[in-house]
Amino acid sequence: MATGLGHRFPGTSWLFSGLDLDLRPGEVTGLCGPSGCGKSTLMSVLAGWSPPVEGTVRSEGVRRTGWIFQNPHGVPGRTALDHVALPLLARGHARGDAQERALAAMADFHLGGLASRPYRELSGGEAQRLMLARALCSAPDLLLVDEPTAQLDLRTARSVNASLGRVAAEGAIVVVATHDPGTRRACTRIVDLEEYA
Ligand SMILES: Nc1ncnc2c1ncn2[C@@H]1O[C@H](COP(=O)(O)OP(=O)(O)OP(=O)(O)O)[C@@H](O)[C@H]1O
Repeated sequence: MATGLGHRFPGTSWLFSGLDLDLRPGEVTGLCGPSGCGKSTLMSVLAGWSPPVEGTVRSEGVRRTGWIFQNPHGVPGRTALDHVALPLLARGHARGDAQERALAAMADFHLGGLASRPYRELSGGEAQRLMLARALCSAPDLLLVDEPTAQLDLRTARSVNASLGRVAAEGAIVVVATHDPGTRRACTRIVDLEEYA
């Protein structure tokens, strides 16, 4: 999917260079390396948001890209269920069907009891899991996830890590930036950006 990638910002040294990535549907690729080494930057290059300074990203087969941020943002007054059902409604599902699918995805992430809660009342971990439930319903071809367990307790982190594989099993290419050994274990492969510095 990416060949000879290299990126730097004007006036700074290379963050990474000579990076080849063969990303496949069904796999979870973990991006590791110290803070500031360029994990988020690489994800933004893979998403097509920032053109790489060197190399090419081929995105055939990637029609829908999802991004889950480290501190997810939702619409404060809309319910948790609205957030998960919206992408289904946007894809043409009838309201009842969209809500049923959204509730099933939320139950998978232990969010079943929070369906009618406004987003502003969710904890950080609940919001993170809500975004993963939404990603599952959005059926992205490429899902980029930035440090999903950074603010979660161990039990919730385990369920989030397991769910990365579930999104991949639905046919997505999943790329996750992480410092968490638990998330590393959930990955099909690890790319250590320090090796490309
Ligand atoms: N638009 C920009 N202009 C200049 N420098 C930038 C820009 N965006 C990021 N950087 C710098 O590029 C480096 C890599 O940032 P990036 O966010 O990709 O690192 P990271 O590996 O994801 O870090 P962390 O683990 O802390 O999230 C950092 O030194 C950052 O300050």
